[in-house]
Amino acid sequence: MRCQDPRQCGQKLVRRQPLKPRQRSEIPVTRHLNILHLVVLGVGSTLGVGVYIVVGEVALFVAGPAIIISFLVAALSSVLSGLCYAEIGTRILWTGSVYRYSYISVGELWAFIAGWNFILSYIVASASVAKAWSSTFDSLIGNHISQALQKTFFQYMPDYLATYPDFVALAMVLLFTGALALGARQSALITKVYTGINVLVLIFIMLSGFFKGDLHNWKLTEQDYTSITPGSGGISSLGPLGFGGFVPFGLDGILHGAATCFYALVGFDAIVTKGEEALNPRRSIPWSILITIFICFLAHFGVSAALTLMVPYYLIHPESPLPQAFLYIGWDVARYVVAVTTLCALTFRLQDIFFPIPEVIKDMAHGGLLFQGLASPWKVFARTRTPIMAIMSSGSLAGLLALLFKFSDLLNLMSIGNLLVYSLVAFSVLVLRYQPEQNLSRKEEIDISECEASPLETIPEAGTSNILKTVWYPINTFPTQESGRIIYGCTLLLVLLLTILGLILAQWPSQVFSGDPGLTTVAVLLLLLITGVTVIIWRQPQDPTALYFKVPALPVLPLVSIFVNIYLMMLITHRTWTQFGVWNAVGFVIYFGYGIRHSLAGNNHQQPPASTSQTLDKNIPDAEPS
Ligand SMILES: NC(=[NH2+])NCCC[C@H](N)C(=O)O
Repeated sequence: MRCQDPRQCGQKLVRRQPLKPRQRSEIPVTRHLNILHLVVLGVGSTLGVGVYIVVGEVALFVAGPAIIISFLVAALSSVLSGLCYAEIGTRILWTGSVYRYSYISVGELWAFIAGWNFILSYIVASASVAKAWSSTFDSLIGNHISQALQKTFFQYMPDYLATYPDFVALAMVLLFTGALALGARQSALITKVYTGINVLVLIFIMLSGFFKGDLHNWKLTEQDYTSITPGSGGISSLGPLGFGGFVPFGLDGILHGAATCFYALVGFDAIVTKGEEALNPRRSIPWSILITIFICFLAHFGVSAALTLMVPYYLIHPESPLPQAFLYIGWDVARYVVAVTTLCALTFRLQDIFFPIPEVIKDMAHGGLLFQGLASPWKVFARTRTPIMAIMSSGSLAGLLALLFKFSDLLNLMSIGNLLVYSLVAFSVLVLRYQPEQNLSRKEEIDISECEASPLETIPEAGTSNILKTVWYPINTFPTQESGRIIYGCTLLLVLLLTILGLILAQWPSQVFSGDPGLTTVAVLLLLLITGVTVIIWRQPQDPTALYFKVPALPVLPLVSIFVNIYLMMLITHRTWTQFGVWNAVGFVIYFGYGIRHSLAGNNHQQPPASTSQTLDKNIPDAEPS
């Protein structure tokens, strides 16, 4: 299948595919998860490296005590994304992954990008957990491993990589990859125990900060800084002072901090993957997402406040912030308790985080977008149907990243990948709400061999004047193929405009706000254009179909979410952008060289668009219009 002309090629990129929900042989899913179960799952998938390690990195180098405001910004952006996830997740309940939502709602290229970056996000997250595990362990045994490795390898390591190859992190990744290959399964009990322990330890840390913290640590001055002698009292090195006080690195520090803190609040998407098992999904999914984000925000806010109150921010230990903080206040036993709990928490996290990666790789390979070989089990493992190639390839990559990359680069790389995925979810919500009604419920189990071409492919031609008229005065009160197409185009245009605005605000904020004639004019023009295109979208008819949950204030909320995500992405370092660019360039080579030709959506005969029956699944008793 070759692209004969650009138009045909373009159609391939946006073809959509009603995917088969599950293999017929699989056990039917029972609805048994209530809000509490879902919150435990969400909190368990969110708390980890962020709360135990990232707080230290950000407070020390990026934001100082104002890290608590960074967490507030990151939490607000997560709430916006969480609401979008709730709509799309409850709308297409049976799909269980962002790759599938995008495939069904916005088309193949977006689905590929979403799936590819989801894989990146999880691979990098596993590498960062392994690295965090290694440094916590090392600091518990007196930093002997890192010192020895640094001495041997420092001179061979280029500037853009870690200062020494982290063999312990590599070993941890290989260990867990091996366990997964041998058929290890996720356990709900382990998640519950892990979440419970986590919450108890975090409460202890917060209380300690409350009793042993010193408010003066939020008002530090140059005098405090110069009075410290590195080397004394277990102080190995001093971080930067900045301007001192509560916001030592200014607004810039708070916003850059938010982009990294975003890492810590990622994880609520695990709730949506269990959508099909949720009781009363209309209520339970949105509520559990919001409660999860709120609890995790409180945990990070409390822990970072406690940490910066217990220790002056420039004395925080970047690799082992919490145990070292207890050492600093003279609670030696607590130091070991916290260090051991951190190790346990990271071990649980490591075993948990590997599971979704092979699933998505397998899914994409089954759909023809990635190499078929990745989906098939080896003969030895045929009994468990473990996709050994998917596990091994993702495990090896995670191991390599853990071995060589800097920890801060891994954090940023995961954040950037996830911010892109969240933006795609918001994009899907917006586009989907304005499309003519489609049946996306699982009661219509369409076999993949019968998949039709996308409705977008079969849109009848409309004249330019007609389109222009429809843009300003939509005639229908319900969406049509044409209005759906207008929305698609306008949303793409908005994404482009928001990206340029985000770039300008992130790179040259002082010039824009101090009234630099060029940049300020561009920013104002962009704002006007954005408002105009948003009004066009707002004038188009929405799909009136009753849904489990609807994002309020459309089209503004998903657009704000996209903007905040893009803005945070623009704050991430150039090095991370280069790494992210390389990953996505490889992805595009695979997609355009292989996926576009092997995609099952393209290898099936054309059929009329999906039927227009109710979106709500009649099999679900509590399904009500919202
Ligand atoms: N979808 C993901 N990439 N999840 C990784 C979650 C990372 C988690 N918030 C942590 O602090 O450890």
